Amino acid sequence: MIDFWNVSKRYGEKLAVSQLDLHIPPGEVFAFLGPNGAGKTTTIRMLVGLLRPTEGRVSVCGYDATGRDRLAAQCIGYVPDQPYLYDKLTGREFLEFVGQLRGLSRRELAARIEREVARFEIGDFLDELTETYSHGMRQRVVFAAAVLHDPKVIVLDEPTVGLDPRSTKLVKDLLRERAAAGTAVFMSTHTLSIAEEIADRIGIIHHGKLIFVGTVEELRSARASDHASLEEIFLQLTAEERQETNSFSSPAIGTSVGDVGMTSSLIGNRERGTSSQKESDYSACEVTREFLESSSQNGVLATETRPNQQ
Ligand SMILES: Nc1ncnc2c1ncn2[C@@H]1O[C@H](COP(=O)(O)OP(=O)(O)OP(=O)(O)O)[C@@H](O)[C@H]1O
Repeated sequence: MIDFWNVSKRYGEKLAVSQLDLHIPPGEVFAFLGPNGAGKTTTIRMLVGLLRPTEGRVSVCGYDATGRDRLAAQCIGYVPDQPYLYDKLTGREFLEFVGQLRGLSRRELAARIEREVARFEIGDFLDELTETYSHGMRQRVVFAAAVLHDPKVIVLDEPTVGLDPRSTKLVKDLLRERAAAGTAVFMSTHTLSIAEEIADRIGIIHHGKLIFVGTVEELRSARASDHASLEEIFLQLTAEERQETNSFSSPAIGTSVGDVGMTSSLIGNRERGTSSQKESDYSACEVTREFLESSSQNGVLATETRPNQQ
């Protein structure tokens, strides 16, 4: 359902993701773990078609994700790391807008919105302008928008940051429920307890290299650490990799680690911009809008439906 075929991504001389070969079947919850700067967001942005790999191929639901194929984007529900909503719309207007882009009929859309209102308990504030929402309220509406069209793949970048325990539980339940119905879930997280609780498999990326993929039990037995927590093993593993990388002798990481730091040659490597800004400096607004544009029925937001932005 989600396939990375030998995917690498460079930003100038910086190798952010190296030869990633990873396959997620339908119905699996996959948690993508790694320290800061490991390559998680870069991987996710390639998966949702916002970044093009330097090498390799990414496919989603059998469609090419790297060529901004509209059918690939249509089969994805994406929750970026920053929950962006159009400030001058109410939450309901935002959901209606997204539902229209997804091609839902008026009747379907009304029913789906009610379904998500009940699931995410957003009815109390849905008719207020989103500029008045707290982070958690925004996040819940963004979740509702992402699953409105019953996507076959759900991609989430740090989904539970800023959510209260009840909302976190709603999200965990949603992901397990969707997976049981055959949806593939790809989620990056630093919250290892959540990964341990809901993921069928985990992947650990470090310095752009996938250093482990499998179940938490497989990780424990590979490390002969039957009673260690995922957190303990994760910290050990990434600390070992750091030492080995520093001494230039890591067999797990190999010789292709391009961790040479950022240089001014990165200037001009931003794919969809003209400035020397980092790609990751895209505002959440741009990321969300770009994704919605690429997945809309017409490939672009129709002028008449584009909300007024501030
Ligand atoms: N536009 C860019 N230009 C240059 N380097 C970049 C750019 N975007 C990311 N990087 C670098 O690529 C590497 C991977 O970054 P990425 O954002 O994918 O990591 P991450 O695992 O999501 O980190 P975090 O957990 O901190 O969000 C980092 O070394 C980062 O500095």
